[in-house]
Amino acid sequence: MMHIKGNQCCCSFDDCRNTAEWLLSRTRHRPKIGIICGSGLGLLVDSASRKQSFRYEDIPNFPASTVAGHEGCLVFGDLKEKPCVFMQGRFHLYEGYSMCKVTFPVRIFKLLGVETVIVTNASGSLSQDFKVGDIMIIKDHINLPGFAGQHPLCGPNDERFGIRFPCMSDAYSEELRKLALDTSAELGYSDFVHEGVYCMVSGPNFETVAEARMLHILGSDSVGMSTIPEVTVAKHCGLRVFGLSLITNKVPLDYSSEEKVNHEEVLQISKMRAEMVQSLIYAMIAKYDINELNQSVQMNCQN
Ligand SMILES: O=P(O)(O)O[C@H]1O[C@H](CO)[C@@H](O)[C@H]1O
Ligand SMILES: Nc1nc2[nH]cnc2c(=O)[nH]1
Repeated sequence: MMHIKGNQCCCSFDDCRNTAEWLLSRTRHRPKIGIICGSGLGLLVDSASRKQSFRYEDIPNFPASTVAGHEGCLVFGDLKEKPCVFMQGRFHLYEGYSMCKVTFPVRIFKLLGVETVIVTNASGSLSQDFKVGDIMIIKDHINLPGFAGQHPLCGPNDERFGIRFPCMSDAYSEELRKLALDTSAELGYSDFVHEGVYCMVSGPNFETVAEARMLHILGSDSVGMSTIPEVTVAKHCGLRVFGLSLITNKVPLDYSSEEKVNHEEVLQISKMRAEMVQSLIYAMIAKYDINELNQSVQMNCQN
C-alpha cells in the first residue's frame, strides 16, 4: 500500500482542510473535545446527546477501519453539554496505514476547532501492580516505532500544524491527570486507577516473553499498538492531551505463565469495563471548565 507521494505526506494541509470543510459544511456541531475510542471502547459514545454520525467510508480522505472492535464512525455529540467529537474506531500501523493516515483524524480534530484530545486504548500490563480491568492514566510514553523511524512527524514539516522539533516531556496534561486522579477518588475508583507509562509496539503479534521483559526493564507499565502517533501529532499541533489505557490482559513475563492473550479476550474485557472508563471520562468532563482550560492551553502551549 503506497501512501507517500515522493517525499510528500499523503495527508497534506490542503487534504486536511478539505476534509474538515466537508465535515463543517454538514454539521452544526463545533466540537472542543475529541475522544478516540480504543478497542472495544466504542460505547463511550452511547450517552452523548444530539448525536450526528458519519461513516469513515463516506468522509473524503478518511481511511477505513479494518479491526474488530473498531466501528468506523465519526460521531459528533455533547457530553455534559460540552461539544465533543468521537472516533469510534482508530487506525493502526499494522493495518498497513502510513503514520500520516493513522494520525490524519487528529489534524482534522484540530481544524474542526478541537482543543483537547482524550485518547483511550486497550493494553497489556507489564507492571505487577496492575490487574486485568484496571485503568491506567497515561503519564508518559515510550515511542518504540518512533525510535526506528516510524514516526508521524518524519518528512517535510508544515509549520501551519506545528514546529519542526516539538517538546514531548509534557505530552500528557498534568492538570488533566490530576483531575482524573481526583475524580477517580470521588467515584471510589482509586483501587483500580493508577498512573503509568505506555509503550507502543507496531504489532500485530503480541509480545514474546523476552520482549515483554525488555519493555518492562525499559520502564513500560503497559504495552499496546496505538495511541502514541495520535498523541505526538496532537501535541505537535498544540492540542491538550489526556490518555486512559484499559488493562485487558497481563503480558507474560515468565516462561511458566499460563496466560495466552488474544484479541477476543481483549475485546471482552474492554466491553466489560467500558462503563467504568465512560463514567470516569463523563465525571471529568462534567467538571471540566473549557474556558478556564483554554486559557491555560494558550499559556502552556509553547510547543
Ligand atoms: O490500542 P487499541 O486500538 O485500543 O487496540 C489494542 O488492542 C489490539 C490488540 O488486541 C491492538 O490494536 C492494540 O493496540
Ligand atoms: N502489544 C500489545 N497490545 C495489546 N493490546 C491489548 N493487549 C495487548 C498486549 O498485551 N500487547
